[in-house]
Amino acid sequence: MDEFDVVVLGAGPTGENLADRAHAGGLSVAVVEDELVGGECSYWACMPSKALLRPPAALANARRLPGAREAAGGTLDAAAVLRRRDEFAAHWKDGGQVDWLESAGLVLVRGRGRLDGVRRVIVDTPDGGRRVLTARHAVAVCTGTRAALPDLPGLAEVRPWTSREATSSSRVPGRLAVVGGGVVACEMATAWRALGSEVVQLVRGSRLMARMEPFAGELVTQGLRAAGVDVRFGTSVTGARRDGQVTLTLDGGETLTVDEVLFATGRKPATADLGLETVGLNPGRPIEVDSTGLAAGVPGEWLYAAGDVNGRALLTHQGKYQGRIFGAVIADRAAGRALDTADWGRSVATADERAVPQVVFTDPEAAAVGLTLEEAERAGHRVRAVDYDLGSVAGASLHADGYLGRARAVVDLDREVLLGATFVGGDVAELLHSATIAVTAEVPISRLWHAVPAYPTISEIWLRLLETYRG
Ligand SMILES: Cc1cc2nc3c(=O)[nH]c(=O)nc-3n(C[C@H](O)[C@H](O)[C@H](O)COP(=O)(O)OP(=O)(O)OC[C@H]3O[C@@H](n4cnc5c(N)ncnc54)[C@H](O)[C@@H]3O)c2cc1C
Ligand SMILES: NC(=O)c1ccc[n+]([C@@H]2O[C@H](COP(=O)([O-])OP(=O)(O)OC[C@H]3O[C@@H](n4cnc5c(N)ncnc54)[C@H](O)[C@@H]3O)[C@@H](O)[C@H]2O)c1
Repeated sequence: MDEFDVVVLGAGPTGENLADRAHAGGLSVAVVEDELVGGECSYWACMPSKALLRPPAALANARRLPGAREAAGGTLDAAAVLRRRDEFAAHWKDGGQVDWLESAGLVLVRGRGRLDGVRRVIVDTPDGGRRVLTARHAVAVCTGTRAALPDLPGLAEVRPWTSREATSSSRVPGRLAVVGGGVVACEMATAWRALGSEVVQLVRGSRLMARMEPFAGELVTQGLRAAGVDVRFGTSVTGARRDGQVTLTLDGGETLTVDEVLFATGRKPATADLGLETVGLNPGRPIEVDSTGLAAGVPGEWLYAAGDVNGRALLTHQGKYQGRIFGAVIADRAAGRALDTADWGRSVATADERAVPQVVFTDPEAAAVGLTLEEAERAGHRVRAVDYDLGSVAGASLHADGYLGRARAVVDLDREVLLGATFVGGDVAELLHSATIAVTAEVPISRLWHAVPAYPTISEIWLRLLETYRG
C-alpha cells in the first residue's frame, strides 16, 4: 500500500496546480492520471482550439486594413495551420508536462483512479495491475468533464465529432454541421469555416452564447454570418444516420446532409465511475464544494474537488485559481494553520462568485468578467448598464476599418463600483484584464476616473464608458 499526504485524481491544469501548491506547503503528493498529463485543455480544448483560431484572426485583421489587405489576398494555408496546431498540442504527447510534474517533486501514478471509502484511492494501472493509495490528509478530485451528447436515435452509429475531434482533426471536412449555440460551437464554427468547410450551425434556442450579455451573441452571429456560416436558430436535430456522409433529421422534418457533425452540446462531470458512492456522493453529478474546496456532505474535511468537476466555472484559469487556493488550504489544514476565509481571503475562491473572466475567440471576440446586467438585477443589486459603441473609439477605428464592437459596464449604483464588464470587438481579449482588476479590487468609479487610457488605444473605451456614466 502506498501512502502520501495528498492524492490528486486528474493531472489537468487544475490537478497540476493544486498538487504543486500542496507540495509547496510541505506535503507529499501523488497525482493519478488516466490519459495525458496536462488534461483536456492542453490537447483537446484551449490550446489546439486557439491555435486553430489565431491564424484566421490575423488574416481577417489584415484584410480590414487597406494596404495590408492587398498583401493578404490569398487563402489560408489550412495544412500549415493544422501543423502549427499539432505543435501547440505537443503532438498529443505529455513528456514535457511529465518532466515538469516530476521536477516539481510530485509523484505521477499512471492509471484510472477511483475512490474506495475515506482517504483511499484504487488505481487500475495500464499494465492491468492495481495500486491502492491512501492519503494521510486529503484526496482532491480534479477529473474535469467530458462532452455531453444528447440521447438521439442513431447518434452513436454516426460517431459524431465532439470537442476532441473538432480540436484535433487533421482533415478539413467539406461540409460540417455544428450543433449548439455555446462557446465551443461558436469557436469551432469560426475555425472550421476559416479553414475551408461549409458550416451550418444548428441552434436550438434563439441566441448564441446565452450566458453573456445579449449583444455578444448578436455581434458574434453577425460575424459568423459574414464569414459564411449558415446560422439557424430554433432548430433541433431529431435523428442522425451515416452512410459515408451524415444525414441529420431536423425538427421541421427536413434533412441536412454533411460530411461531419460536431455536437457541442455542453459537458458532463467526469464522476460517473469515480467511486463517489463509497463516500456517500452521487455518481455522475458535479461534486459541490464550499469556497475552500471541501466536498459538501462528506464528513472529516478530507475530500476536495477543484476545476470543471465541481461545476463552479468551466474555465482553465478558474480551475488553476481554485487549484492554487485549495492546494494551499490542504497544506494549511494539514499543518494546523488557521485559514483566512473572509471574502477575498487567502483560503477562499471568492473570484468564482464575483469576477470570472472569459474570452470567446470568435470574430469579433467577446470578453466578459463579473455579472451581466440580468445577473446583477437578479442578485438584487441596484445597477445601471452603461453602453458604448466600441467602433467609435479612436483606437478601434485605427485598428480596423469598419470595426464592429460594443462595450457595457454594469455599475453598482449604491457603491459606485463595477460589478461586470463586457467588450465585443476585434482584439478585445487583452482589454479584459483591466476590467477584471477593476471588478476584483472594487475600484471606485471616482478613482477609475484617474486611470487614464493611452491615446489612441482601444482602452479609451474606459474613458468613454466613464464619461457616459457621469453624463
Ligand atoms: C473545445 C474547448 C475549448 C476550450 N477553450 C478554453 C479556453 O480558451 N479558455 C479556458 O479557460 N477554458 C477553455 N475550455 C475549458 C477548459 O478546457 C476546462 O475548463 C479545463 O480543461 C478544466 O481543467 P481541469 O483540470 O479541471 O479538467 P481537465 O482538463 O478535463 O483534466 C482532467 C484530467 O483528469 C483525468 N481523469 C479523469 N478521470 C480520471 C480518473 N478516474 N483517473 C485518473 N485521471 C482521470 C483526465 O484524463 C484529464 O487529464 C475549453 C473547453 C473546450 C471543450
Ligand atoms: N474560450 C473559452 O473560454 C472557452 C471555449 C470553449 C469552451 N469553454 C468552456 O467549456 C464549457 C463547455 O462549452 P460548450 O459550448 O460545450 O457548452 P455550453 O454549455 O456553453 O453550450 C452548450 C450549447 O449546446 C446547447 N444544447 C445543449 N443540449 C442540446 C441539445 N440536446 N440539442 C441542441 N443543443 C443543445 C445549449 O443550448 C448551448 O447552446 C463552457 O462552459 C465554457 O466555459 C470555454
